[in-house]
Amino acid sequence: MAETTTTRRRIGVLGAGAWGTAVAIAVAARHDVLLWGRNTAAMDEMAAARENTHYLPGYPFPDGLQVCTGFDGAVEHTYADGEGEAGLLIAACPVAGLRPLLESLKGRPIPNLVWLCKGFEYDTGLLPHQIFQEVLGTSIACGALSGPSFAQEVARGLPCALTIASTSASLRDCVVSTVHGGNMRVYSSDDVVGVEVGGAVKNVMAIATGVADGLGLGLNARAALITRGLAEVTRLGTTLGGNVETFMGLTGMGDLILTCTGDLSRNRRVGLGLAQGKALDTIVGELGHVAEGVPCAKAVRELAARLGVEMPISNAVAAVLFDGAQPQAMVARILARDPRDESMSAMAAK
Ligand SMILES: NC(=O)c1ccc[n+]([C@@H]2O[C@H](COP(=O)([O-])OP(=O)(O)OC[C@H]3O[C@@H](n4cnc5c(N)ncnc54)[C@H](O)[C@@H]3O)[C@@H](O)[C@H]2O)c1
Ligand SMILES: O=P(O)(O)OC[C@H](O)CO
Repeated sequence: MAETTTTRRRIGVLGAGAWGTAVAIAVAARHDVLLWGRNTAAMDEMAAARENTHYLPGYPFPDGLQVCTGFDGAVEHTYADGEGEAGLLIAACPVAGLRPLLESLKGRPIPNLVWLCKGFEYDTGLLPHQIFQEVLGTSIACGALSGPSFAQEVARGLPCALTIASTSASLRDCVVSTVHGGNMRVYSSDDVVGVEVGGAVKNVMAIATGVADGLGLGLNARAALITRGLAEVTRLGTTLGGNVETFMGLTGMGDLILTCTGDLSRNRRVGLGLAQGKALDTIVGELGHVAEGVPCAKAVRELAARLGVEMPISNAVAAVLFDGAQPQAMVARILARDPRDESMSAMAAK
């Protein structure tokens, strides 16, 4: 197990949206952090205001956080020098930005890297670790940092527990020894597939729960949706090679509960908007942030069809988002399904 006394490290956060900024604020209490974003004018503004007024207003930057407009500088900041060990690169963009971001890292030394995004790639249906392998291969120590975590609460320093998933023990130790501490707990897992599938599909379930709550279907319906949503996450995740236990943990049930019930969730708010009859474009425009459940619903529908995994709630969300189906009709369709066995073996089976 990793030593959890903090070694001061140099951290480069690549991506300055809500989550990248919150993580940068959280770790800057104990480390030297450079926060890089691709919009130079916005970064200059952030440097002057010492706050991300666009994506995370109201959370002033601590002294350990410096804003950076040079991509090279943020990456090289994490390189080991004569005095210290290698630092940590944090890819903090949405899934759609991960491939281009990693392409920019090609040919450079990368000491340790984690990504924070949750979803399947829209066009390919790939998980983030598969995108990483396609672009940068398998020899770099890397992993997914995931779990129930709203940016605003992390930026406020409220307690939070995350999981670092990696097949590299040294990367897991690096992330635990860097991020764990204070009000942040970091657990370890070597089940990268399980952790990533949990983080991806919960976003689709949060849209479904937002729809149900927006239609006024009640708390019983909400609990049923979350529980049967967990069954869907588990079925897809185990089919893809994840461990069934992972879906009972922070990145499975934990993140599902948070995102389905917390009004800070962008995905839940998409569902609430759909229930009000708003067009998807309008909802996404009003949100001003990424809602990963939207592209993910399409990727999940295609993946589940290809693999023969039964995912009625995900399919209903995709039908509302992309086929013009009415939310009420989808609820009726789910309720009309034949009864099922609820045993664990049935949950983890296709
Ligand atoms: N916000 C949260 O509470 C939270 C918590 C945990 C995980 N996440 C996940 O983190 C990811 C990012 O979410 P967010 O909340 O920061 O989104 P956001 O909408 O607040 O910001 C997205 C940021 O990514 C940047 N970006 C997009 N493509 C990029 C690219 N190719 N290179 C560099 N930057 C790029 C945008 O410019 C923007 O600054 C998502 O996958 C989300 O599911 C978010
Ligand atoms: O706001 P959401 O719906 O993208 O959820 C944010 C985090 O993933 C919650 O863990």
